[in-house]
Amino acid sequence: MQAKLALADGTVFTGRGFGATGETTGEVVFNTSMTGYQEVLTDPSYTGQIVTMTYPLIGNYGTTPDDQESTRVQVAGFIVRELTRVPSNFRSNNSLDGFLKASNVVGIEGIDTRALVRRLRVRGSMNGILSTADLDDASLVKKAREFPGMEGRDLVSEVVPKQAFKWQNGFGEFADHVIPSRPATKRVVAIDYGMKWNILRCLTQVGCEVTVVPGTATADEVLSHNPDGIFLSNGPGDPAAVGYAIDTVKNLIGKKPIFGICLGHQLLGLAFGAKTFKLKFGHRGANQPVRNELTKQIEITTQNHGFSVDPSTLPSNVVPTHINLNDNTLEGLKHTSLPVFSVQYHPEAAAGPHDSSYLFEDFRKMMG
Ligand SMILES: NC(=O)CC[C@H](N)C(=O)O
Repeated sequence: MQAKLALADGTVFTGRGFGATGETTGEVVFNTSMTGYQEVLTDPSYTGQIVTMTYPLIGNYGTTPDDQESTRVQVAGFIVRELTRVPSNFRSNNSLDGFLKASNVVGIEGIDTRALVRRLRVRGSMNGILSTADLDDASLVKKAREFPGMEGRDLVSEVVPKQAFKWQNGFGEFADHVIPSRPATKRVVAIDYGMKWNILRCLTQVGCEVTVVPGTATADEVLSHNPDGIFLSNGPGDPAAVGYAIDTVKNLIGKKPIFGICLGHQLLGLAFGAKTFKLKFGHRGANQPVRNELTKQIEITTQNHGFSVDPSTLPSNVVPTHINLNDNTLEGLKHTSLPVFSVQYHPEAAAGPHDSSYLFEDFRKMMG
């Protein structure tokens, strides 16, 4: 079935539809991971985004319930150069095509993803529409231009869990070598703004008993669980638009040890009085080089973000700890006297390298 992808700049790509039929709008972004498409698809931070993979052949190993990063597919749409027809893996119980169909998410294959990504790199992330229903170029471009975009949008409220719950699972025997499992000795409240489950597995793995609370929780609600430490999760949209979450973080600083990842890092920066801005085309992939400013070591990291904390706006008692070596943007910060730190990238990987898994150990040590 024919499908079209139209960008707000007027470019139209024609390919074949896969997954569900229909029409979807979103910010078109690219991910440079060679593997990990299921983790990308189910990462709630991609809410409102149509994701294209730069790796040309996607779907090789199918999909499996074990690789979910949340309950469902979260991307608005999916773009690949070539969809694997015959997936093969002992863990797989569905094809990528079947997985997207079951999730009612539209995909397109057979377009020149290299040309698309070059356009996004030169002009910046762009709004777009993916459709198997409307194939009229002018009408599609008009609809792409009407999409409101990411800036100023609170998408967290669309993906937070309805209520608090306990998380019980570590890696299991399949990945126990990455972080050896320890008995739970610390109590952590993880504030869920659209959390990737591998973060919860990592926290459990290093010996934390984790209670997950919705990202709309107040500081009093968080503290009522009497945690040893507080974790701030990743999540979708513009961090500056989530005022209620920034207020909560402000009221938690100084009360308990805090560790933030991605949106959690941005909210922490905003709570400290710093500013965030939108990157030209963001960082999404499993091969982003980061320098740890404390050890001077280089970590290859997994990333997925479109916004960034401006380090020049940090107060003097908050210092940069990690820098992205592709564009020198801020990748981590810590308070000089309080037990508070965060990273912009994803130490839980899923998928990606495990260079940064030490941060979960650091958090556990910080709790005493
Ligand atoms: N993965 C995340 O937490 C993303 C944070 C934020 N939504 C951004 O795009 O920058």
